[in-house]
Amino acid sequence: MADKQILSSVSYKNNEKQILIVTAVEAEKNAIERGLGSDTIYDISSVGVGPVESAINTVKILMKKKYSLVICAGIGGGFPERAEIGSIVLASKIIAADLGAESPEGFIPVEELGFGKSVLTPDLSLIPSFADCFEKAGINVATAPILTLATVTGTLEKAEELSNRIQGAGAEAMEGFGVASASNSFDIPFMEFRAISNPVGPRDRHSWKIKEAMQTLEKAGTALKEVFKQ
Ligand SMILES: O=C(O)c1cccc(C(=O)CC[C@H]2O[C@@H](n3cnc4c(=O)[nH]cnc43)[C@H](O)[C@@H]2O)c1
Repeated sequence: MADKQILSSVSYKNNEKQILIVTAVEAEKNAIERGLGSDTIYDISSVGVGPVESAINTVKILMKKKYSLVICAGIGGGFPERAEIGSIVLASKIIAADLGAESPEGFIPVEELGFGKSVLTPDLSLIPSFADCFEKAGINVATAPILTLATVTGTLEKAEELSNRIQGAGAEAMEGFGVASASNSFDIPFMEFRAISNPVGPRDRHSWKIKEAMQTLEKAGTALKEVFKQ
């Protein structure tokens, strides 16, 4: 189907809201809701921090209502030279970057261990429309792999290891793979976008610009109203 048909098919049916947005925390949910306003085709819920909590709570929501699209959204860390503070990264891949085994030769992803997969592919047909609407809202957008980690990167060595191992990695966060796995288990298309709040690298609380990232999430909320009108 053409993008427009896909877009229209995921927008809503019989005026029932068919698109679920999930964030980790209430502050992210509130920021997006401020942009969305009241007249919206989206349901939005906070599902907790980290891959496990977010997966469990997304499953609980999807058990109650069949959505046509799940969007994982929130703040995230940007890889230097790929995603600056205040921009948005749209996921081209959602990668559980710490799902595997350490070894003297380097990290071994779970696929190579023969125990499953660590890469999920979002609904790529939606990316052009989301990117276009975000850019029209004045947000710089990059489309790149978004990493899911259970631990926030806090050293230059770790940041470089991730960036060297996963070519083109744009951002890291803690919920995307959990939410995508939950959606996938219900055969529901999914995607992830992150408003960049901090550089991925040495832990430096002062480098976190959470307020700016929340402002980007609010702008994104406003832009989301336009995505399915095209
Ligand atoms: O280490 C700290 O002092 C600290 C201060 C504020 C927030 C944190 C978090 O761990 C927030 C995790 C939360 O935000 C997302 N997020 C944002 N940036 C990153 C990142 O660079 N790497 C991983 N997750 C990030 C994440 O999705 C969580 O929901 C720590």
